[in-house]
Amino acid sequence: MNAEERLPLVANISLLFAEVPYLERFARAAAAGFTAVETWWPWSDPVPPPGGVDTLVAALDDAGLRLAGCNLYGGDLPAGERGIACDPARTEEFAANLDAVVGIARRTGCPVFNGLYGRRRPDVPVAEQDALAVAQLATAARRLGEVGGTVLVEALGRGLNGTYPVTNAQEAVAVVDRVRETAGADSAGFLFDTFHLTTSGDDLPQVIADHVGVIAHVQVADAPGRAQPGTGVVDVPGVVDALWAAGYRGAVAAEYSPTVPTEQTFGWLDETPRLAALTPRA
Ligand SMILES: O=C(O)C(=O)CO
Repeated sequence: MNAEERLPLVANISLLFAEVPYLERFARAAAAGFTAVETWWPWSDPVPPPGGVDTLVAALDDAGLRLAGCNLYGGDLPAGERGIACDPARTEEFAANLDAVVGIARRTGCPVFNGLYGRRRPDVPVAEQDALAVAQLATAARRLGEVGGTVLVEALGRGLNGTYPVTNAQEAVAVVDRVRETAGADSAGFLFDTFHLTTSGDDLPQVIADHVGVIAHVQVADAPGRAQPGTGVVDVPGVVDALWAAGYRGAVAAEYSPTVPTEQTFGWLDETPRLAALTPRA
């Protein structure tokens, strides 16, 4: 298969290469043969510490990697938070984070930014939370669109993420539609994640058939367990073929928690010729 017939492969360095400290994962990914990485928001605050973005850019440059995706600040992830877009108490954090994210987009050319919706607050009407999330994601879509970026909406597996309200493809695409309409721009898209969608009971080939036009990024992991493809029930090679056949031409990120050292988890790529091959450095 020619290089032009393959989809670009990306390593998610928040989950892959987690055997080593964060800044060492860039070199590991390059040594394994990746040419691009994506990351969850790398810092604990919405605004990077002084020099933080320089350090990120240097880590990418030193390893010869592109930044292919980045999450917006998601709140306190270890404590279970999953985004702040719908939370009226966090609008200043969202705005400050968005300024930083636009700066990262400018410096790195990163094309997609995952704007996690946020879990429900019990004390604020649902309609108010939804209106706020759509308005803030629309602002993100407009501002990122100006620098060549796209904001992503991700469904997270039902039952695994507390009161996170966007749990399947239909719900995520409905948010994308509202965000696009509000922004007056198409720089918002659906993040198709095989682990999360399977966990929520979605039929992946049907989701592709129904929604390929709004899929702006893909992440693969098996389910259950979120480990490397081949450890669960997801037919990752089949999904990648179906995406290609339906016309998807974006990136596919390996976003899983390896059950063995990361370098030993890439056997599934041999069964997935539609993805760019790894070319380890000598
Ligand atoms: O929190 C998660 O599980 C994610 O996939 C964030 O992008």
